[in-house]
Amino acid sequence: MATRARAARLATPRLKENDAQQGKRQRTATGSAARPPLSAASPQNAPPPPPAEPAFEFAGRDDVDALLNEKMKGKNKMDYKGKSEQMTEYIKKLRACIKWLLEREDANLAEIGRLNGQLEATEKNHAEIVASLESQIEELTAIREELQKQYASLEENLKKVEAEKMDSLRSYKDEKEARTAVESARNELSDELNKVKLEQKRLNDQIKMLQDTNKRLQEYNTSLQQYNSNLQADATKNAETTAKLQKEKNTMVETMNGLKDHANSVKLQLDLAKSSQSEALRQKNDLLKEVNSLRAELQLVREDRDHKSAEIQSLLSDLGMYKELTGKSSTELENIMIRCGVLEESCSTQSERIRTLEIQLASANEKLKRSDMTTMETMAEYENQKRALEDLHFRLAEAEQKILDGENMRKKLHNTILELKGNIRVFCRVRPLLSNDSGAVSYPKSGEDIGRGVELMHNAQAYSFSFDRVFDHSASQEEVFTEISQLVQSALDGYKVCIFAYGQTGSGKTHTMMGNPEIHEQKGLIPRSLEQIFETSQCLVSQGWKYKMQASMLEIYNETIRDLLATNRTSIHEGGASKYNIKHDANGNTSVSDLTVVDVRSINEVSSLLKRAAQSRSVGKTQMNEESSRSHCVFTLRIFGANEGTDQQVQGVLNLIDLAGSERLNKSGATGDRLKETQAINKSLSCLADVIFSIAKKEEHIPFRNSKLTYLLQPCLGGDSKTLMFVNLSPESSSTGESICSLRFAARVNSCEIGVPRRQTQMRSLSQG
Ligand SMILES: Nc1ncnc2c1ncn2[C@@H]1O[C@H](COP(=O)(O)OP(=O)(O)OP(=O)(O)O)[C@@H](O)[C@H]1O
Repeated sequence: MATRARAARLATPRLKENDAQQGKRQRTATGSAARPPLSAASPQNAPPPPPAEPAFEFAGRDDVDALLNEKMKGKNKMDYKGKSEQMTEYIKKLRACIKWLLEREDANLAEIGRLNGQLEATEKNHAEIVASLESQIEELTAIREELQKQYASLEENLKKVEAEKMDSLRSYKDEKEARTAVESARNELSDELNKVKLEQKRLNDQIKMLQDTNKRLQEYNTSLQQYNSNLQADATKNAETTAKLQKEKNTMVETMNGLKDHANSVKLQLDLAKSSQSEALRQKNDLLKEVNSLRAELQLVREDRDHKSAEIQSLLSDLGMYKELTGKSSTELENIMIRCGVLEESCSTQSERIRTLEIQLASANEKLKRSDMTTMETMAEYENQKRALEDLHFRLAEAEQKILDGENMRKKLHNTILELKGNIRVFCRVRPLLSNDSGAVSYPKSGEDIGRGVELMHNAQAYSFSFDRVFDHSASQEEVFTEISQLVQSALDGYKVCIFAYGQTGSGKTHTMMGNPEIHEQKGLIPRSLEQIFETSQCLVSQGWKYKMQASMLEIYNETIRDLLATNRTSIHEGGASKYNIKHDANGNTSVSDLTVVDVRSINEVSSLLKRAAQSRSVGKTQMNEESSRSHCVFTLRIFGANEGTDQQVQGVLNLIDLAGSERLNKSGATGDRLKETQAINKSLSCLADVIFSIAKKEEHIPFRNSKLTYLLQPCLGGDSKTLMFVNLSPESSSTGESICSLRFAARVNSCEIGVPRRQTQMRSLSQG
């Protein structure tokens, strides 16, 4: 009904307009000039009427009102004729008016019919528009509801994402803390690892040292066995001890091998743990990177979502506006629908992306967990290794103790043997051929003299000699040192030790005693002995021993002593009568007045001393050797040891002597000063021989004072020292005469019994008292 009334309201102004237009049309069609005025009927102005009825035109209601108000006027009251004509005219007008009114009514009716049709059509159209708008409104309401739902779900998602974000932040914080903890644990682990490495290095060094000791033990054991074969009388007792030692040594070797294997396996495990730890850390870093990138992506998605939310908001406000302006075109609605579709699509993409991100985050967390577990495993493994290492330490300490016991046993045995034997030991060393000479020296290939025998061919005659040990031309400096290392060790134990090299010029005495201290392989006995003494004294610190060492070095040239360590050059060569007097005290300790004695604390200090001394040595040329030593060179190291734990004190001496070359005068071709030198050398060497043979014969008077060399070495040769002589040989056939002389002298020395070596040791309280 309301719609209809509105349609009627809308239709009324249009009808009036039509009416007005109709009237206008009629007026335009007739024209005011063409239309006769109502007064045209007046007979005075009008031409005589045509026979036909005059046409009256009505323009509208005014004309009709004018007609109805028209009054009959006659010339007078009685002018009926005029009145009747006027009346007739009036009736005609009335008829025309009625006709016009009828026509007008028909037209109005037709117009009303048309208008009613139009109204109905308009109403129908209006109803259709209203229905479509209603359906559109319903649709929009549904869309709005749907959008509201989506908005609610988006809001929910947003809350979820926010909550997840908070969770992620929390987990990131936790993770950061865990990472810091893991990093600090890792740092601790690496510190521990470094410590373990250092410890392992130390242990390896110890193992190496133990191996060296063991090797020396082994080699020494071989030599002991050789000795044992010579000592038939004590064979049973020594064999038992040696067997025991051998057994202990085998146990030690086994323990050491086990320890070595264990150390290797621990090292391997450590390497593995280290690599797995670094792998875990690398994985963790990757994961952290991944998590960071996921977070960045999440942030982007969130921003995108926020942007979309803002868009939805603006769309909703658009929708509100749209609702107000329902008359707006449906294309806008379509656009909105399209945008809604796009929005939905983007929402679903975002949801998908969020899901993917969630999956990635979950997998990242899983990986992180795994990496944490790996770290835990590494820690557990590290703990195991630490325990294994501690166990190893314990076993090593046990092994060290065993070795120490074995070492003590060996010392005892060694000294027992030497005491039983009581003679000077002699080693022979043959240097390599230096010319194209075929050589005159050979060695027994079988029998008990292998390694101990040497044979020379001279004037088609074979000369055989055997010594405690024979080194052929191929023997290295290290091999030679290994054989004498135990003797050097005795100096630390408080013995007087004397090692000297005897032989003709150029036979390799200096090479054997000094060698080239700068090149490891060519180092001779002096630098190697000092290295060993310093190393061993360091090791003995753990057993409470503290050592003080003093070195001196002199040469005896033409029966004159020269101080090789003097810093003042003139004092080296000016040996006045009062200078360099040799004195022996009641304890058999020797001192040389004014001789430079240097406290040495490290091998480096000794090396520089050796260099200084080498530069000071008298070197002269002979026909036999380009750089022939024309003097006896005596290096002396005094060792003072004190054990705070046991209050024991020891005092050992190590004398290392490079004798001047022994050569017969006719062979050396010496004249003048060189002849004097050679004579002095030969004299002192024959004095040495005299002393040794006198001791061997147990003569009452031993001619120590016949030469500076023998007087200097009196405490060492007198019986309570351990003495070793190297007889050096030149293998050339041209040297066989000299070689046989040297070998004969050495053989005589070897057969001499000079006494029993005594250890110089005392308790602190005694010495203090
Ligand atoms: N075992 C060896 N291996 C290699 N070369 C050696 C060996 N022994 C000696 N020589 C070399 O032989 C030469 C002579 O040696 P060295 O100077 O040691 O003899 P020496 O007996 O000390 O002589 P001198 O009595 O005249 O001083 C040197 O060049 C040395 O390098």
